[in-house]
Amino acid sequence: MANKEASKPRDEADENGNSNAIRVCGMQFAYEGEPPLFADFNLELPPGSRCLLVGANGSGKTTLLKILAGKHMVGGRDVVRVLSRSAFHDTQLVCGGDLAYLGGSWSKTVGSAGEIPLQGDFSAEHMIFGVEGTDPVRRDSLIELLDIDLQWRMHKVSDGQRRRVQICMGLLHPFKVLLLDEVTVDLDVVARLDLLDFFKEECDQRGATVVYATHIFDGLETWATHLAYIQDGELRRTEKLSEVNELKNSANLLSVVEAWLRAETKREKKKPINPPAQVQKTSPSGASPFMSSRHMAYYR
Ligand SMILES: Nc1ncnc2c1ncn2[C@@H]1O[C@H](COP(=O)(O)OP(=O)(O)OP(=O)(O)O)[C@@H](O)[C@H]1O
Repeated sequence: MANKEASKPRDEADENGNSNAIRVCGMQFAYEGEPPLFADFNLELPPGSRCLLVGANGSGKTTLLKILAGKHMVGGRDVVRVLSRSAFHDTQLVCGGDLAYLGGSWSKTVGSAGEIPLQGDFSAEHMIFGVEGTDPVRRDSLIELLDIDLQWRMHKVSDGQRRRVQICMGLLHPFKVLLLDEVTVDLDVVARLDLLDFFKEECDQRGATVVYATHIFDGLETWATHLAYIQDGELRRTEKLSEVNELKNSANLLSVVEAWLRAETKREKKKPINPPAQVQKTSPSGASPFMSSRHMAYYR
C-alpha cells in the first residue's frame, strides 16, 4: 500500500503552491519494430526553468521533446505530465497555447488548424496574422524582435528568414511551456541572442518553462538554469547548471559536453563487436564506429 502511494504522480501543488511544469515518471517508449529507446525514463522540471537538453545525435532528444509535446502516446495519463496535465490526452494543452513546440520541420501546428506549411507562396503577413486569438502588442513586438518583413514571400525567403516566421508564429500565444528542438540553428548571431533574451524574460517574468535541445552552446552558460544529458535514451545527468561540478572548475559548457560525448565514443569503441554471421549478411556495410550503442546492439 505504502509503495503504491510512493509511486503515485506528484502533480499536486506543494506547500508553496508550486508543482512541476514537466514530470515524466517511469516512461517507456519504442518506435514500432525497434528496440526500446526509453526504458524507465524520469524527469522533473520546476516552472520558470530553462533546461538545456544535450546528447549525441540519435540519443533521443527529439523523441523526448515530441513525447512532451503530446505527439506520441506513452503509457497512461500519469506517465508524461505537462502543467499537471497529460501531454498526450489533453489536446487543449497545445490548442489553447499553454504548450508550444517548435521543431525542425518547415511546418507549424496552429491549434485546431493543424499543420501549416511554411514554404508555400504566402506572405509573412498572411502567415503571422492568420494565427487566431493573438495579442496585437505581443505580435508586433515579436515581429520587431525577429526583424521580420511582412512582405516576405515564404517560398522565396532564406532558411533563416523562414525560420524567423516559424518562430514568430510559434510564440504568438503566451506559452507556459515551450519545447525547442534546435530551431535557432539557421538564425544569425544577433537574432539568436535576442531570442534567447526573450525566452529568459518569459521565464523570469511569467514563470514560463523552456526545454531546449541544442548542439550550439554559445551564450548558454548564463542563460540555462538546468542541464539534462541523455545517452541512448537514458538520462545520465539532470541538475541545476549552478551545480554541475565540471562547470565550477571554470570549464565552459561546450568543453564539458564535449568531454561527456567523447567519453561515450570511447566506451563504444571499447565494446567488442562480434556480429553473428546471419546478421552481418543483412546489415548495411560500413556500420560506423560513431553509431550509438542502440544501433550497435541491433547489429550485434
Ligand atoms: N520515426 C522513427 N522510427 C524509428 N526510429 C526512429 C524514428 N525517429 C527516430 N528514431 C530513432 O530513435 C533514436 C533517437 O532519435 P532522435 O531523433 O530522438 O535523436 P536526437 O537525440 O534528437 O538526435 P539528433 O541530435 O541527431 O537530432 C535514433 O536511434 C533514431 O534512429
